[in-house]
Amino acid sequence: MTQTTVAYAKRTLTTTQPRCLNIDNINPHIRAAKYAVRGELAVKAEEYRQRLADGDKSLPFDSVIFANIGNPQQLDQKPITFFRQVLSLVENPLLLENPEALKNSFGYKQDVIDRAQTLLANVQSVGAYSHSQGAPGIRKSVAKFIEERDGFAADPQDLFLTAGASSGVSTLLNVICNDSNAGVLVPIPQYPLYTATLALLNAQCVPYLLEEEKSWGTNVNAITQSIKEAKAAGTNVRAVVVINPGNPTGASLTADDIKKVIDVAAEEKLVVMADEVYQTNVFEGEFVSFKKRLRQLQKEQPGKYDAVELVSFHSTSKGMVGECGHRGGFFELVGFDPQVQEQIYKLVSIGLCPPVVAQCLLETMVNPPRAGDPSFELYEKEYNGIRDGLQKRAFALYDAFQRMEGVECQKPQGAMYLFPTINLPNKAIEAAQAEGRPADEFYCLKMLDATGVCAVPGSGFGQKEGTFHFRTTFLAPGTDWVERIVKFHSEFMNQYR
Ligand SMILES: Cc1ncc(COP(=O)(O)O)c(C=O)c1O
Repeated sequence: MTQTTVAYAKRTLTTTQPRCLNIDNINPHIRAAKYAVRGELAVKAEEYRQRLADGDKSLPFDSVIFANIGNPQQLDQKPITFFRQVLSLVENPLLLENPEALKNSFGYKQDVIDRAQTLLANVQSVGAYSHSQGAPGIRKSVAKFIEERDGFAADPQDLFLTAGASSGVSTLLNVICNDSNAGVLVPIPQYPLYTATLALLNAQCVPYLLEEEKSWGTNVNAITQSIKEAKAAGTNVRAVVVINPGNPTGASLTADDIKKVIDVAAEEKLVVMADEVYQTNVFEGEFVSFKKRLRQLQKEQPGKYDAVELVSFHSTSKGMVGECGHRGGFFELVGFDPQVQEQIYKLVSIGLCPPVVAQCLLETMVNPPRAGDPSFELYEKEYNGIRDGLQKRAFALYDAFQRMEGVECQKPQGAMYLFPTINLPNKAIEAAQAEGRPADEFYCLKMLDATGVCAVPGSGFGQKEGTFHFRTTFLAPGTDWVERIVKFHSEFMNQYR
């Protein structure tokens, strides 16, 4: 069954009269697209959640844990106070007429009030459309953030604010994929936004395998080999996607790894799409942006890297912000032909503008309270609390995986996920085959049915032939759900041994 029919399985037509649209005559590329993180398992998990809410006592668990998607505030994460206080004022500027009440009754600090006033001066009203690239004053703040992060200037004209990183990725893939032979290199395993969007565009996904045995590292030889094979098959390889830190793997690229990818891009004339939405979710080493590395290389070897085209994506959804429901983000273009950039502008202008409240949120993310500001102390406490909590949970989950028979997991490095290998017994693989499912999907369904924990099978992200994985976030609070997985796993192994 496809994901769509599962999601709507309970609904049937009320009349048999033929419709203009039926499942066989809609855009076939929509039917072809797959997006496992919101697929069959997530739909079933939501049904279980509803049954529990309705008082159903027949299930073997008393809560559903949505470990299928990096959605921090659906679980435990509280929004950061400074962000929400500012947003409350831009949404309802009438409150600004009584600053004393805001301060004395609600604990708002003067910097919150000042920020809301500055943002309103920039956007006029959050109910008004903004510039299609995003409000110019907010883009200036983003440019300053990039400059502070990288040590190299950014131009607000090269910044496009977006409704989450997803819409930016879709914009760029729409521009890059000029016909059905156009190919984009995508890491495997990958966040399925890329394969799904390429399917929608009827373009070619050119997979390159990450190296699990080397902590899910990016091997440039795998990229060049994939380019060779794709070219031989007639594909016009136009771009390379790098997710850094990785989803689902959590792996971070070193400055040297990044250089190797940029070298290939320069040699092969590929656009680099750097998905950097997890740039602050890093446990080991430090995040190096593609933009920074590219500028360093351009400085070190004048001329060689001048024509590299780079687009980097960032978001308000991840990190310690976790405001994915607000749909904020941006992308930065580097080295693009101005005429192409004009067309990108036209494309985004067809959608008018990114959500204006999300633009304000983005501004607070890139320009948070600094030491000495009235809101700084609380902001820092909340930010660090979220960061430390995520790290603690990541390692607690990793420790649990170490205890599970036949499960191998790389040490947590970043992002919001663990992606262990599961060495499944042959009997389990045969039972899955009998149901017409990949074995890891079979395993995840059994896990959901037994524990209420919703994970995503590795087949939803792509994986090396013959290997099985699953991905869970480590966002859920407490350890009870982790113990549920451990117990389920042991029973599953005993059943199929
Ligand atoms: C690697 C990666 N890129 C992009 C996105 C999309 O994020 P956004 O909410 O900003 O659209 C996600 C979401 O999980 C992601 O994991």
